[in-house]
Amino acid sequence: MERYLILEDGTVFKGTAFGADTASTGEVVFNTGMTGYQEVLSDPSYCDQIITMTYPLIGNYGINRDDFESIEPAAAGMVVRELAEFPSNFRSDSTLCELFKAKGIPGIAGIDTRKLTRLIRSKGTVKGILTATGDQVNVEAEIRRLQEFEPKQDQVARVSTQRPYPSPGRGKRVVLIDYGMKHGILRELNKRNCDVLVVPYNTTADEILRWNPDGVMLSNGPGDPKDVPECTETVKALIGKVPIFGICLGHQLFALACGAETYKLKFGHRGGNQPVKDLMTGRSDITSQNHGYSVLEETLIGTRLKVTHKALNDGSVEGLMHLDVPAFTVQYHPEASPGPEDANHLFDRFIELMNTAEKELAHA
Ligand SMILES: NC(=O)CC[C@H](N)C(=O)O
Repeated sequence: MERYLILEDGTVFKGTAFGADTASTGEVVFNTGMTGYQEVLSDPSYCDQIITMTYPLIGNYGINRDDFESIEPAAAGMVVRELAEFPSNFRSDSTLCELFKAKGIPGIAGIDTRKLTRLIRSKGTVKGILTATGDQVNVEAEIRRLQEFEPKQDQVARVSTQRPYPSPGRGKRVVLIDYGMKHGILRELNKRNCDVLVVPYNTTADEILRWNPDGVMLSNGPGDPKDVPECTETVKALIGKVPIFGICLGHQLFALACGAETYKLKFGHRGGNQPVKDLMTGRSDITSQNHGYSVLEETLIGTRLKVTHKALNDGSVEGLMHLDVPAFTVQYHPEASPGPEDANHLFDRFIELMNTAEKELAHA
């Protein structure tokens, strides 16, 4: 069955439909990972986005029970060059097409994803629509609709947990604020025996501190960090009271809370092959990334933040630390899933930070 991908600039791609037979509208972004489509499509930070995979064969190892990064994928669709209909892997228990059907997500195959990616790289992230099959498509009308389409701003509220829940351990007590958390973050904390309490994005600082945490973890999440000013206020109220570690949206909210600014990147960083330099050690990590916004470096002047990491591709800010209180954040994903685990050690650094803060408190 035919399906179209129509972009706001008037470009029309014709392909073959897979997944749910429904139309969908969203920002079209590209991911350069060679594997990891299951983790990518279930990463809540892709909420309302149509993801183009630049690797040409997608779905070849199927979908398995272990690699989900959330229970309900929030992506608006996927664009692939070639869809594997008969996956081959011992862990596979369904096809990508079956999963998309079950979750109501549309997909399109047979697209020149190199052309689409070049277009996004030169024009910047574009809005697009995936049509339902069998519909009479009025391209002009769809383009007009797209030009007026404004992405929703309630994405964090939609993907965050509604209620707090524990993931018990006998180690450090960590309150993990869920802005659209990838399971990988929880997995890394559990691996280190943390006693984790996952809380909704709008939990107040008072409520969080009442749990007596040894540390607070700020998760990744979808959308523009400026869409959730209440979250920035909460982070502001936590800084200096408890050790903090933030990832991606958590990093951006931390920067805003400290008085810096964020901006939208031309086409974002999405993939498992993004080099980042640690300015403190000189070491470079190949990192997993998924973000469309970034911290504006010049706005750090006058804050108590120091840049600790930079992207080697475009020089953008990839990590921050607070000069006075125990808090550090990164724009990339040390939990990987998918992608390289080079930066996993940052979770150990968080445990260290909590240990040091505890010792200092004991001597105070
Ligand atoms: N993965 C994330 O947390 C992404 C943060 C933010 N939504 C961005 O696109 O920049």
